[in-house]
Amino acid sequence: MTTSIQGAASPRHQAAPAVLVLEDGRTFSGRAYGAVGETFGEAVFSTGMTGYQETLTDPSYHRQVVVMTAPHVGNTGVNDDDPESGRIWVAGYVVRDPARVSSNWRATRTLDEELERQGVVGISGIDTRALTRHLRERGAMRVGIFSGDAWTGVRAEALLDKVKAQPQMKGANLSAEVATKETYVVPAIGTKKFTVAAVDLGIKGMTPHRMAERGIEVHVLPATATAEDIYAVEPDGVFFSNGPGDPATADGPVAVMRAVLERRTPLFGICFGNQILGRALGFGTYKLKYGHRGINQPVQDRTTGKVEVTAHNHGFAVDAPLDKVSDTPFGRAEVSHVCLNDQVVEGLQLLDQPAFSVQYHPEAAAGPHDAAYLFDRFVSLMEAERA
Ligand SMILES: NC(=O)CC[C@H](N)C(=O)O
Repeated sequence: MTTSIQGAASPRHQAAPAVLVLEDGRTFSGRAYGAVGETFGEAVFSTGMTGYQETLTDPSYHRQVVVMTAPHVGNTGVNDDDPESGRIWVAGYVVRDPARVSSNWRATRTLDEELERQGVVGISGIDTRALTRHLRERGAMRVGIFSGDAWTGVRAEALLDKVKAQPQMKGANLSAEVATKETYVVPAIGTKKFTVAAVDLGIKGMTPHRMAERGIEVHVLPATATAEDIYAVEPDGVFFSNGPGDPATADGPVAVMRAVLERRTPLFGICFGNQILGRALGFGTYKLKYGHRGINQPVQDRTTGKVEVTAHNHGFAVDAPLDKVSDTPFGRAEVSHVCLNDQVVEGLQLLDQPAFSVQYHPEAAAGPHDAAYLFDRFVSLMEAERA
């Protein structure tokens, strides 16, 4: 008797040869995965064992080639419910052992097909553990993936030259490339209690949804929004989103955030938004060696002492003192959250006005929901302002 397997077999598991070339000259040979061709970006690794659709469609991954440390990827195929934006943003995708069959009641297609449909060049069948250890030791670096005509007959030195000709992530100003061009409104679910102006620097879809669930009507504004645009929606609170690129380049959003802080409007920032708050307060930002990406990062909320397991995707961090309250142009500020793996700043809080931010992802898409309380904290700030 034969057993039938639900789902579609990937047609491409015997795909063409492909090669991954790191800027320091190390190479890995594998097979084409997704689209055939060439692609470039910053090589980074994610330790998430689930949630690949959310990872692929997170705009913060723009211009990054994501290496999955989980060895087996694609098992649940692709559905239309889980994406965090309207397209895949990763510049390239690296997996060890793609699922040959996808099986899930929500799946409408395989991951391989979806990558190909969206023109995302990937590579499979390489030793992702060795690659991850290399990136951990040498740091995130530029990379190219080549398959098909992009590789056949091309000299290795020529491929390396192409990789080295690519722009670095340090100094990259990318928010405007991924953010909405037009303002749109995410309505409150149930009774509307508050209006929030959310500056889109690369926002994930789950973020306004988490606010809408709490009775917030969210006006999502382009990355280039001015303080006038923000106050035109008469917001009870202002939000600055996650986003790709180097926060050191985000002078525009930093100036806009300072205008919001001047007016003492309740303010919340996530990830890039945390880095912008850091800069608005006068702290610096710096590039981490290889960053935090995954859904299992331990963070301590120093205001309560509680430890939460959280979703991360950041390559830069705020340089603020952990052991003292800082005086800033907007009053006293402190580091509210810290990563327990490496003591990196994971949150900031003002003590004299209603403003705070975190470096990680309380919207949890994908990821554990331990940090959902932060959206409630934002609501409390707006309630207190109204009282
Ligand atoms: N997810 C994010 O907002 C990332 C912020 C910034 N681009 C970084 O890599 O640190």
